[in-house]
Amino acid sequence: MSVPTVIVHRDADMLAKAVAARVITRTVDAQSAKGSASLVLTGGTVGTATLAEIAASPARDAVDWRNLDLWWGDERFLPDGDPERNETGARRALLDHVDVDPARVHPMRGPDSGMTVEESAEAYAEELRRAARPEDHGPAPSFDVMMLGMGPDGHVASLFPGMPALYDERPVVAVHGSPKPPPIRVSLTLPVIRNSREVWVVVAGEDKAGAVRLALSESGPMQVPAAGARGRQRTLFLLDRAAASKIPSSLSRISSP
Ligand SMILES: O=C1O[C@H](COP(=O)(O)O)[C@@H](O)[C@H](O)[C@H]1O
Repeated sequence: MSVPTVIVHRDADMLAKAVAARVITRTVDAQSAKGSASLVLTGGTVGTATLAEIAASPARDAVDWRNLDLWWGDERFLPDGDPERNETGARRALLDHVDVDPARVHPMRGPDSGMTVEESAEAYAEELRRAARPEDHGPAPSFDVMMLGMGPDGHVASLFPGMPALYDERPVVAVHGSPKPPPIRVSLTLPVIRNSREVWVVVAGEDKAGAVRLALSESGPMQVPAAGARGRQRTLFLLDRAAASKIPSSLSRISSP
């Protein structure tokens, strides 16, 4: 597992622009190396702002959108089109504006599918299993980039502090009683997150500065789930200055003064 690199941008707006540029570059690099790329999207404020910045960037046309697999790290268990769904935010911000292949966009199913949340988690696990190749060494693809937002409590995806899901070996779990509404969710688990080639934890805001410090410390994932979010080849903590305000300056690289 990789040791995190911390990169700090001036503010949330600059952070979203910089992460958007990174996503475009990383996707183009992966596509030129192997023909396609796989990205895991996150919901949340900066995650969705990043997708809007990708849509607004002239460089987005460098991406071969038809040869891109898009997955989600977590989803709120709500019907299709609900504004609280991470998928809805991603479609409005980006996916409705680029030529993605609908067969390669992989949303997690909600209650309108007729599934329970447990069945939705199992169906997603099955979809991941079908997409995994032998070289992924696991029940899910080894994604090129897994983007994760983080809450002030240190949660990533829908893995909240103290939840048994943090020890779950299955690739996808149903979450009941999320402390952040809505209470019912579907989430990838830490083994799948950690099998990604790159994990990018993208965080803005002073209210998250304490959790960022703990996520970069020796804390265990049970206390601070983001402390367990590490990629196989690379882990980036992409922060704005406010989110970085409680980490030692020796840890961070300032990218946009
Ligand atoms: O509920 C969620 O929260 C996190 C962080 O969201 P933010 O609005 O505080 O940035 C997000 O990463 C996750 O995907 C989402 O379901």
